[in-house]
Amino acid sequence: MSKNTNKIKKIGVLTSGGDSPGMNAAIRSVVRASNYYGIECSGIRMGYDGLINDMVVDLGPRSVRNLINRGGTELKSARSEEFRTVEGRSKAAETVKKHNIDALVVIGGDGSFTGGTIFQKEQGIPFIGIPGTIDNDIFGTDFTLGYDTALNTVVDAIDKIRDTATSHNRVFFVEVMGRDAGFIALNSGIATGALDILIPEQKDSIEDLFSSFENAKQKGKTSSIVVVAEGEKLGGVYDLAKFTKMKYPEFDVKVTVLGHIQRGGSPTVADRVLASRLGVAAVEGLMAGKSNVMAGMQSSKIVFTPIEEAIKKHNEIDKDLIKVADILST
Ligand SMILES: Nc1ncnc2c1ncn2[C@@H]1O[C@H](COP(=O)(O)OP(=O)(O)O)[C@@H](O)[C@H]1O
Ligand SMILES: O=P(O)(O)OC[C@H]1O[C@](O)(COP(=O)(O)O)[C@@H](O)[C@@H]1O
Ligand SMILES: [Mg+2]
Repeated sequence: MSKNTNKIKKIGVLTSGGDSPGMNAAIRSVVRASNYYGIECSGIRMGYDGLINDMVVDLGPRSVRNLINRGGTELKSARSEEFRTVEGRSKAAETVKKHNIDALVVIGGDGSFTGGTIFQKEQGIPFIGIPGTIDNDIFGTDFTLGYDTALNTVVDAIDKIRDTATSHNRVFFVEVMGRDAGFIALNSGIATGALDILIPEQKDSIEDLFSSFENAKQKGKTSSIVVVAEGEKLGGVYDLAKFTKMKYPEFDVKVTVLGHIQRGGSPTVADRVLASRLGVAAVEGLMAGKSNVMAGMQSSKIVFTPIEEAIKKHNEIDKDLIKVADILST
């Protein structure tokens, strides 16, 4: 049994920034692990806005029943402009003191961690982050909460698009989420047999895209799917579709933007297990006196990464995956 060397009596948990499937499972894990170790737990609703406006609820082990399988976040999430100000954060600190909260678990992305670390430095309130975002763009963990679920949602949708693409000999541009990161695009593209995959991390040119189409024509392909990450630098899906149609008037070109369906749904096994492990790790980390770190999973082991590193560094796109995608699209 882990020791509560840091004498934590009460933990506050909140979800912040873009929601992702698995956040509920992480809340449940933090609450149940706290209870297991004899620590009280409070939920803060609406992210940092809830901390500023005293939206605090007591959470016991039974109050998180029926949560592990649900998408979204029961505590709700927010993007709080007020928390970006010193005044906002000092109001938030008053709430923390009023409820005798000793430490915070922040489930969110890089922005939420930036807020958490500033708060910790200004107000001395320990916190541990749990990476929750579908984009998988946080350093210090192989996977973020929601990424696996989002990938499965995307693959399910593109499989369906393939049916009509094949039936009508169409070219589909499918936009997936990833404001700055191509993890969803690259992996879903491989999993769905895309002709080409465009991601922000790679410098793509329209000529490269056209040469993919030329190759496809030569090889006798009759339909194609091109997966495009939202943050792709070459241009948005509508422009890409327009340029393609100008170059190949004979193509029946269609665009699908998958949008927010990628953010919802019941979390996959991988996300539920990840959330469960990271929730326990965050509670045990706080008990052991850790703060200003993110609990992540690397090679199936729990790893605590300094929050500054988690925010500033980036997981590199695996070049091998790009090669696999290139080889298999021939
Ligand atoms: N520099 C900052 N100072 C204080 N709070 C911040 C800062 N950056 C982000 N935050 C807080 O974290 C919230 C979530 O950040 P955001 O970037 O929207 O999402 P995510 O955590 O998913 O990356 C912001 O709305 C804000 O309240
Ligand atoms: O409509 P919203 O909430 O801005 O969400 C869109 C964003 O969600 C994301 O999938 C994840 O964003 P977060 O960093 O906030 O988790 C981005 O790729 C996308 O731009
Ligand atoms: Mg972010």
